[in-house]
Amino acid sequence: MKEAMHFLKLIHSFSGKILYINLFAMIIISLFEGVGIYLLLPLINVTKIIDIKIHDSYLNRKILFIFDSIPQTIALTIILTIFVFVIISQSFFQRNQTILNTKIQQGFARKIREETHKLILLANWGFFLKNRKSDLINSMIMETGRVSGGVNLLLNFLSSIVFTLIQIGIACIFSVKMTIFVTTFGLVLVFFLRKFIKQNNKLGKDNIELSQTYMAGISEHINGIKDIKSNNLEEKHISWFKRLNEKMEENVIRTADLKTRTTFIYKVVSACLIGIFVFLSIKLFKGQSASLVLILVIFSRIWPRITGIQSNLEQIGSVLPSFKNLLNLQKECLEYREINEKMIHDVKPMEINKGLECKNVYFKYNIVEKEYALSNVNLQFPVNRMTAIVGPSGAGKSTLIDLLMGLNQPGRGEVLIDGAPLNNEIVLSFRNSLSYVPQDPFLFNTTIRGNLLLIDQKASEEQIWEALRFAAAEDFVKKLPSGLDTLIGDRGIKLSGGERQRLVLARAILRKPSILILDEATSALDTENESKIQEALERLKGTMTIIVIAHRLSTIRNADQVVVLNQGEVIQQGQFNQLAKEKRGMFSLLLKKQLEVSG
Ligand SMILES: Nc1ncnc2c1ncn2[C@@H]1O[C@H](COP(=O)(O)OP(=O)(O)OP(=O)(O)O)[C@@H](O)[C@H]1O
Repeated sequence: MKEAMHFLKLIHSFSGKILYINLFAMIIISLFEGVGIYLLLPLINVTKIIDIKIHDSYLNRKILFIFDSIPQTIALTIILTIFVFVIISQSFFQRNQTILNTKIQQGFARKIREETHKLILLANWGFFLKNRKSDLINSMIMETGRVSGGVNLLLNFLSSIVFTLIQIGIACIFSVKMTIFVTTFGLVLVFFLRKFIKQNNKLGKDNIELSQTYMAGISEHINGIKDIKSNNLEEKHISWFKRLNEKMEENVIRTADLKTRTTFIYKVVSACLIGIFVFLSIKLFKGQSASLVLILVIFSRIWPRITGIQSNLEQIGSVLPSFKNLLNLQKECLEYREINEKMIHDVKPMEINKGLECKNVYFKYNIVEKEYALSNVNLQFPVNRMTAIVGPSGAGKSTLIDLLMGLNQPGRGEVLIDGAPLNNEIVLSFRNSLSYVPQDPFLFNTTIRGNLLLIDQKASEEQIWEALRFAAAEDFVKKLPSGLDTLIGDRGIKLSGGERQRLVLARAILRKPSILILDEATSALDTENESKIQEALERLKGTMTIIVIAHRLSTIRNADQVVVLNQGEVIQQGQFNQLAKEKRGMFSLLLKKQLEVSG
């Protein structure tokens, strides 16, 4: 209930006065509809198909007697003209109200999508470590879709309430007793069938879980298709997918079962009630034709409305979990917020004069865990010097880089830029002054030029080729049939791993950063291209701060300092040759192993 109110409040705050115009239109439509249907009574009366004698009724005294004093043809013309006018007006309002409804629904859907998307992008790295990517995609696609459908349901629900109230009011003019009777039965039924709303709510929650699992499964299967194929895992994944689909199908059938069950109950009750009323009115109250017509008219008007309210409530019940899911996601994004919207505009790169420093840095991914991913790290990264970070797998090299980029914050200790703490206020301009090339380079599904210009829209043709030359990518780009305008496919799939790495490197250089961070950035390159990049880095030395994570130790021979990490701790630090001489140190061990492997 709380969520339903929140949902309504949000729609209200978003749509403002359009919501009231919408409600007003609903009232008018309902009035026209009521008048249109009840015009049948004077019509029947005038044509004398049935002799309607509504004794003592307000309507008879006020309206029907008017037609008694007018000749039949004129009365008929007047009634039919009113009838046509009413139907045309109702259709006119109905059309405009439907457009208004769509505007409210689409506007709200757009707002909730944009808001959630923005909050996700402004969240910090911890948020992305905590949440599955596929769950976020599911929320952005499936849940926003359901919520947008929910807006429609809520508007329908409001309109059902308004329509019902007006229909009840009009029906009261004919017979208060009969109207109270029908309405009371309807409300009693809504009360007893409220458990179905809860069941729908539960089905809605199951639906979210199933759709999250579906989204996660699909993205894993598509992303891991190479592994699946090369390891003969098709059968396993196909049967997993089949089981999941069976569950989803079951859920949809259960929803339909629930929905039709309530409709069935309403129909049964309505048939029984009509039977009982007609019987009582004929046998006990010696009812006349007018009572029978009234029973049928009032029933046909009010009962579907009450059924509509119940059905709306059930459907809203199944949509509310999606709304809650989005609200929780937005709340979580706010808890993990890194930057606000104002900060992302016109970010100027920061000038770094002395360098970066890690001071007594401790970090762990999970607070409840005992083990630290990094502990007591004290390091200096002097400006315009090259620092290489090495160590066995899992030593904490990437974790250290994430901390240096301000993606994660140390649990204890500080990361300092020119002696000042790296906090949210400076993090954007700091990141604007660095370029990062990750292990698995990401490229957008556009042209090579498009991917490069993403970093610097204003880069000239000459600057682009210079960056490509630096990254040893000039030759292969020139050989492509469309050169810079070649489309490289989803995540750059049409390129080899090494080509992708070289393009991302070129993109990083195009920014002319003051800090260049390479995380295994040359791991997919052959020796020839790697040595070209080595030479280029050599040329860059002294002009920017370079931090390199490298497994191939031959590539860091010329680094100004080498940092050796093991199990999250700095165990050695110094120049390449100096560390290589420390025979018992981890560095010479790593060197020895690599020499053995390369034979
Ligand atoms: N998102 C995460 N959640 C929990 N633990 C993590 C996460 N990422 C890394 N770790 C853990 O932190 C430790 C350091 O990982 P990190 O990725 O920094 O190592 P690395 O030295 O870069 O390894 P590699 O050379 O294999 O890339 C490892 O024990 C790893 O299991």
